[in-house]
Amino acid sequence: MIAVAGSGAFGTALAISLAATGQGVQLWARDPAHADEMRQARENTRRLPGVELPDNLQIITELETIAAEMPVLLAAPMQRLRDMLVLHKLALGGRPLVACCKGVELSTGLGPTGIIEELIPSAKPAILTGPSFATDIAHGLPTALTLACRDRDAGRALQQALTTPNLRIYRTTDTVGAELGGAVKNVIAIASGAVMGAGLGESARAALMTRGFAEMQRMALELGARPDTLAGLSGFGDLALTCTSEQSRNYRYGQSLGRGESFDADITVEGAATSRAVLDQAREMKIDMPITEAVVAMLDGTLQLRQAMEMLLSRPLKEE
Ligand SMILES: NC(=O)c1ccc[n+]([C@@H]2O[C@H](COP(=O)([O-])OP(=O)(O)OC[C@H]3O[C@@H](n4cnc5c(N)ncnc54)[C@H](O)[C@@H]3O)[C@@H](O)[C@H]2O)c1
Ligand SMILES: O=P(O)(O)OC[C@H](O)CO
Repeated sequence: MIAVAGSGAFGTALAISLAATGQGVQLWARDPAHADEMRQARENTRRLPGVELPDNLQIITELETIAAEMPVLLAAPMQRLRDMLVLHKLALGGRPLVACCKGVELSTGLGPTGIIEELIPSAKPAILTGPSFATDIAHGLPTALTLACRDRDAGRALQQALTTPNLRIYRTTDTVGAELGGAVKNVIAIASGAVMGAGLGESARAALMTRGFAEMQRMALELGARPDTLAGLSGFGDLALTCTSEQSRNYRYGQSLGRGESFDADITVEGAATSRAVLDQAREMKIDMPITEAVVAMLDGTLQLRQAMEMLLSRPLKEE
């Protein structure tokens, strides 16, 4: 048995994939009306339309009903994770908690496992991250993910528990690297989308992705991450996916910026708040992150894309 808290696209997709192992899966929805809709339609028409919910996937609205010690995957958006944990502290305490969100909290600069540690000190927090579009996972298409948990034994148990017919899970104890990779790749995906939206070409995008990867490495290594984590699924792997696919919401948001078009505010774009959180931290740590800085300036409307490119291209020449 396993439970997923958060019935957005990703939580639902993970629940479907976990159900494919044959075990019982509970998917928690915070909105009872949404839960009823899913129970009746056997589909999450709001967030993941077109995929049937299997019979062994049970929709619940009370986290208290989840059996004690059962792992819970937390699939709320990054900037909402704190609210969810505060509201459901008692139900979530004393069990393995696996964050499935990507980003940095704007108000504190913490990543998902840091928030869990702060609010539920008894937890051994983990994070599941890597290249994965919800619709791909829900349709049974294969991918590989990183499960990061500082507690080696807890990580090993979660690796087993989260492996499904279409999800191959690699494990690491490097939560810092796994979190930073997933956070910064969304910022660079916005920049990549903007470059493509403005018609600046694929060479420009490849250069931006590479220099964005350098920014990711610079910050993560300074924070104690391991280089191999950044070169792996949670860093390079997810950067490659998100910066090159129109399935990505961060990339599509960037495209809109590049085209000077508006974007639906109801769509989850984790890189927007995270770019500000990452830049705040970079400034505090005196780390040079010019692409992140340009993304924030474009989001604030203080810089147009072409000015951002000029700014990046006219920086002092240096060794790679
Ligand atoms: N969609 C993907 O392909 C994908 C893939 C990998 C990782 N992720 C990550 O998963 C996280 C969630 O993204 P998503 O795609 O499922 O988003 P989504 O927009 O599809 O759904 C967000 C869900 O969170 C719920 N929610 C909002 N505030 C909440 C709160 N305070 N408490 C509990 N639930 C709350 C909403 O009701 C909604 O069901 C993000 O951090 C994202 O980066 C998404
Ligand atoms: O749609 P995005 O941009 O939130 O990306 C989804 C996943 O993070 C890709 O791994």
